Amino acid sequence: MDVDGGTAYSEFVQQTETFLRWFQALPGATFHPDIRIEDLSHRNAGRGIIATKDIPAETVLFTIPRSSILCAATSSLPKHLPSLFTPTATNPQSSDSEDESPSSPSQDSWTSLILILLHEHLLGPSSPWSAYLSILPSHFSTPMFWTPSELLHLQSSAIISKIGQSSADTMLRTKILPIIRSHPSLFPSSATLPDSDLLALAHRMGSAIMSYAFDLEPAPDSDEEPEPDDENGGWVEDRDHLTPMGMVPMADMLNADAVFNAHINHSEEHLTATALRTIPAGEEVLNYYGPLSNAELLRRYGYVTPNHARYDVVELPWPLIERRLRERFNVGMKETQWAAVNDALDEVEDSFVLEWASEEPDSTGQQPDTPPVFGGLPEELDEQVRAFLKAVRKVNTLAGEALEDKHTRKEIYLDSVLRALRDREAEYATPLEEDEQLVASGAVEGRQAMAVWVRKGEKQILRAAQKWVEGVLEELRRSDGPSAKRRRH
Ligand SMILES: C[S@@+](CC[C@H](N)C(=O)[O-])C[C@H]1O[C@@H](n2cnc3c(N)ncnc32)[C@H](O)[C@@H]1O
Repeated sequence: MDVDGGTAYSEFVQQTETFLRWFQALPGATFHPDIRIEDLSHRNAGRGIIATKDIPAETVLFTIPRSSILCAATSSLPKHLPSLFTPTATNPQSSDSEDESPSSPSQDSWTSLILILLHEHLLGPSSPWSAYLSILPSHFSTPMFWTPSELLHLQSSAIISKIGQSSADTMLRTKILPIIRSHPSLFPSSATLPDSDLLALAHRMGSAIMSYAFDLEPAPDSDEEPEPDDENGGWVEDRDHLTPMGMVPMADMLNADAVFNAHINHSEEHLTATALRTIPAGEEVLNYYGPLSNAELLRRYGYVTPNHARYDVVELPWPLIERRLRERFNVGMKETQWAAVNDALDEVEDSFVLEWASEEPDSTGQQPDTPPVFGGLPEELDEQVRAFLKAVRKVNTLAGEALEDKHTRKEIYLDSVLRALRDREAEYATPLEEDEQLVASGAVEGRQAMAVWVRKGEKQILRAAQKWVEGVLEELRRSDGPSAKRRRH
């Protein structure tokens, strides 16, 4: 992330101080004297919060009053445009409406928050959140903002197809710009901005939401404390586009990792950041975004970390497996028969996700010492290949005879998957060893380094999966199954 977007250092520090003063003046806010907001831009981490003295476990690090959360319940925008904001537990519909577009469709949680952020941002110093908004980044390192040559470093990662630049563009053009254009007084100075500038500003707000906003659950209506593992204490990470979202000043000053030491808890009136274990002086206070792969971390937040590599995944597309399966029966199989095989398959999964067998961090935010292992192929892949082979048996009596043997079926399955795994690895432009060398030598930096981490993680799973399949195949071929006996005759 480029937090200051080129802002001079002194301005960066000044903005931090203004934000902290604003935060501490909020009724009900607290900020522990032994923590400090620090400039971590030298390691591309923007601002972060550091312990200045040893902090005991369970210390409350800071308290955020719910009234300071920027969301549909607190911004003035929904009061002016109530028909656009679906009433929810946290957003009771206002009756003093000045809405001039009663027929406008209501917005989802993303577009609502984009409009709110644009409204508050364009209000400038008259927004109650201006000190907070001024420290939000204006530039992002998410792949949406990468150049085509930077994207090439991601090679064949499936992340490329998930960036969604053009769908975001379409959404902003169709759902955001028309509302701003028809209510210029609610978005001060927007009338002077051409569509291209307004679109860029809306993209910036969308990206800030992606990497800063929390999914906002209704406040608990009893004084019961949420369970510690209750989906981040009621602030869930699943972006389902329906849960209301909010920007939570100070909670979003925390950087995050898969080894972490703090947690955000919620109660009816406020949110609190609490130390999960002793945080030694000088250590960064870290939150947790969930068991995300580095690819997903990069897509949503614009960074990667070695600790997230244990949650890496790689996609194995079905066409690669199907091609290798077909090769086993090509002799004597006509296209019409293949069409019949396809028709016989009910629902075909397009691709299968391979991952490490990895545990979640413990309740103090720590990971097991042991490296993750590859635990096996996904059950759904096994089922889809079984259904495929069953269909082949039906349409091809010659192949059908051999396929009656369970051993043969398993061998065909594993051998085809192994070849598909090799094919998938070959789709990447460089070998795994080269990426490992690049990371170890520190020869790459910035976006290229992040891309190398992503593709290296994916190739490592492909390698581990190949090794795993080779082991099972070897075992199978060694075993004295019925097919082995038949082959000897
Ligand atoms: C919620 S904000 C955290 C505060 C942020 N550093 C700032 O200066 O405003 C999330 C963003 O911080 C950065 N970030 C969070 N954790 C990080 C980490 N472990 N390493 C590098 N950057 C990190 C990423 O740019 C991410 O999109």
